[in-house]
Amino acid sequence: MTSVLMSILPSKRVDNEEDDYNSDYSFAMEYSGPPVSGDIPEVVPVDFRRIPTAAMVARASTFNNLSLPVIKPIVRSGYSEKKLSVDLKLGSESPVSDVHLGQIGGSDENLLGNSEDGVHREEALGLTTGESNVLDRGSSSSGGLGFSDGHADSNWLSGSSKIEDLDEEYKEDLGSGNCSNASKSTRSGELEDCEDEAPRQGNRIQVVTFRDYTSSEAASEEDDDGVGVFPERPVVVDDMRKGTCYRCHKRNRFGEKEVCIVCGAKYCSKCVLRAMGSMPQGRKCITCIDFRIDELRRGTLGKCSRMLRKLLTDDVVKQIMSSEVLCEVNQLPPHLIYVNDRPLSMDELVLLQSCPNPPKKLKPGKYWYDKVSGFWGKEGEKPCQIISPQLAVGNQIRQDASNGNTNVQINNREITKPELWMLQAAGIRCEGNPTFWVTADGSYQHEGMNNVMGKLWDKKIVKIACAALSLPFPSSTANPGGEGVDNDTDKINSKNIDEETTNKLLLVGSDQSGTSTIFKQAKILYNVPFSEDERENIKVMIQRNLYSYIGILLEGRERFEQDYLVEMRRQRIDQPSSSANTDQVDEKNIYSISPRLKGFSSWLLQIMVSGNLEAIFPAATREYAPLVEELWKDRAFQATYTRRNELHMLPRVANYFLNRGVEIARIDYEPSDMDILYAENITSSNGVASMDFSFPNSSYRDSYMEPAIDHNNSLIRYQLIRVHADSLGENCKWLEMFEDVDLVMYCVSLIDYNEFYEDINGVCTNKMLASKKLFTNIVTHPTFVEKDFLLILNKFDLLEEKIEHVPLTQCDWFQDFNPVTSLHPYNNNRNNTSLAQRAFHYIAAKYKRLFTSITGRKLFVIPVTGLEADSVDKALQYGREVLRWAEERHTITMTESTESMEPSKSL
Ligand SMILES: Nc1nc2c(ncn2[C@@H]2O[C@H](COP(=O)(O)OP(=O)(O)OP(=O)(O)O)[C@@H](O)[C@H]2O)c(=O)[nH]1
Ligand SMILES: [Mg+2]
Repeated sequence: MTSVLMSILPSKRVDNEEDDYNSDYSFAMEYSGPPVSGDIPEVVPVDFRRIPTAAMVARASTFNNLSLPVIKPIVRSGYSEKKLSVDLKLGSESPVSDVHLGQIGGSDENLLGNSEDGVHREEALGLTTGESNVLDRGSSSSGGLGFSDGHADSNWLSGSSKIEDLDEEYKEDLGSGNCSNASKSTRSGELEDCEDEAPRQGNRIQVVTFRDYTSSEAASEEDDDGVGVFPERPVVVDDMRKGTCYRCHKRNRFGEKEVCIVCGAKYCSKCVLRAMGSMPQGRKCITCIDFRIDELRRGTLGKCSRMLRKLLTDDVVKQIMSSEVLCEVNQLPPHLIYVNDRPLSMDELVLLQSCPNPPKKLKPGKYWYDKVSGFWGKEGEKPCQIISPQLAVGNQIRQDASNGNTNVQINNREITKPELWMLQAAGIRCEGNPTFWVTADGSYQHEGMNNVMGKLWDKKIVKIACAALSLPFPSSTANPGGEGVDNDTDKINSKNIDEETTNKLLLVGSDQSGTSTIFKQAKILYNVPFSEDERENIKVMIQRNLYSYIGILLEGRERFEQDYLVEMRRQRIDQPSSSANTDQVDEKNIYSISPRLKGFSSWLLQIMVSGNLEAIFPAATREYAPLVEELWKDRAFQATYTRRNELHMLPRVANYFLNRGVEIARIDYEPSDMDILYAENITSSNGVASMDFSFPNSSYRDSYMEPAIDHNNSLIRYQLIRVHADSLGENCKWLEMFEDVDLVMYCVSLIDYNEFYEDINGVCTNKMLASKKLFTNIVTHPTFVEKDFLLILNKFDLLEEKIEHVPLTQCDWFQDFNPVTSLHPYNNNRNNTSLAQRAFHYIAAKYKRLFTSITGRKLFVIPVTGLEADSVDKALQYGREVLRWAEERHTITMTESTESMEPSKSL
């Protein structure tokens, strides 16, 4: 109306803002009609200066390092924050009333006419105008007004076919703008809900209470920079039953719910739009608008639920999500982030978030920051990240910042145990309370010595140790300034970044149980490539192993030759008539080799005895490859090879490599995946290896898998850490390093039951009993008391062979194994269960009983053949299931104790 009149009336030049305000026009015209019967309504003139206006405030947004100007409203004089608070409070009792307020947009009369509660007409006018910029600060109302403003209408409600999904009564309201009940306000100032809400007022259990937000508080919450601080979230007193909508109170446990990112109230699809309005700040109840979000829900910002997608058009959803992420009130409040004991200013927060390596998933809380090395962690905890160094944020770091108790310091901070272990893994001596100086590129030196001792990040072992210990590791050391570290693409490091979403599996077992075979098999299975370096090392190791197998054969050859000669001499003595003399016997000796090969043989055996085989590689390959070939063609060597089963020193796997000895000995040999799998001794020297992987979606082959519920499967990351028992130290003391693993997979070799090893004192111990002892030590270790265990009974293929010849009862622990035998060796009872399977079940039961007697919990068990890919795949998938069950147990417990904190399934 105003604009129409303005366009008709002669224009008046506006020179400045002041003039603008004064550029009044009279809309009154002389009445010349018939006399009126009733009172003429009085028109109260609108004072434009009292309507809130927007101004540009040059303030860098803290989100995503963007420097976006934020529209910040200037609260007009006389407009009371207290009043806003009261409005919110009222709204909290019946959020839907705000929606109805919104629906009357344009119907000023209703509002103005009922403003007995003291709402200024101007305010009411302002509210119904629905100008989002104007109402930004006071948007407790604008949320509700979303339905009425032209923008919202045209964009999504009127234009959306999805409106069909809303309940009938709601559509009616929207269509007619019916607000008779909504616009009713009582003397006490309480806005009553629409008639359909009447019954729920009585039984409404949900109470949302708000802090009394006064103007003085508002003023005091202005920080140094003059940046307004948004109020804390309302407290939800939640005694609602699970699955109940907070608005209609209807219960549907499995129905999707949308959750308010501020108070956590959950709404069903029929109520969500009423409860949340046009969502100018994202998914918040109307009454929660302008309140800070619940920090626990920060991770869900901008992640739209399926419910909203169904209800709204894509464009609207996009707009809501973008507001949710970008609006000022939803940004991290700098004063809630403490760095080295000091709350950040806005400038510091911007600096922190815009540096090349900012802290990931920053939440309000207390952090420590080592400016020299870039180490960053939560107060009282080990470092969780390496961020850009030398940022001017926070105070100086405190010595006890990470609550370390190791007497070892890095850059004036006493480091934690995992960090000490990492230094020790790197071979750095830490005796005598040393204080180190570590720079961002990993250079370390004793404080005050000016003598760089090495670079931490250059050591491969440090990378593995960091992965195993959940310590941060920079992905690139190229930049001497330390920039560019901590890259998401680094597989090991991604674990540290996303620790909350990666499941850690610890694979441990006694000597020769098969842990490294299973680890390698997993790498091949889940396409975790061996790096160039690794392949080169593996090649050298395979060739070295080959020479050691050849050495064992050559040693055997010497023995066979001597036996042969002794036999020949004995025959000659027994048969003196024989014409053959000793020399002739020697010549016919099938185990004799040429002097050249003999020289090679003596040299190799000598090297092996002295333990220097490692030192001659890879040079030996170039030198001796032709000799290996020659040896292979040699008759005596072949004769020895055919008797290789008599050589107990020769491992079973040697066959695999010896069969291709000539090829493997060549310089240009490239190990295949199979070669790597079969190769011995190729895991890292300190016995710890780690890999990140995820299960491919197609990896469902077993009845216990439920593909339908695991569509996000490939997104879930796993970390498999293999540790050699020897690396666990005395009484498994290093197990502490693995305190955050989710599942312990303990590996036992099923054929250990009749095998023994001799310790340094010459005492023989049954390997199965030794494995049982190690298992007990691990299960009873304080770090692992609550952990789930999966027992991997490995080498099932070998058990099938051995059990036919060697009874299980050879092991003292298995004395009562007494299977019912049948005539057929592989069909040992009515259930068609083989002897090996029965033995497996028996051993599994033994371990289960042991585990339950210690922990009172259930042990999961699976038979495995480490050399078979399917079998290992199955075992790891079973591990995943165990984790899932554990998670479900945990969720049920959590739900029972505190339902309010549980995020909606729709998120
Ligand atoms: N036939 C067969 N051999 C296996 C199986 N699992 C492992 N092996 C072999 O058993 C030997 C020991 O396996 P590893 O994987 O090296 O055992 P480990 O647990 O790493 O033991 P350490 O080498 O002492 O660290 C290797 O020669 C493997 O090839 C299996 O399921 N079947
Ligand atoms: Mg091994």
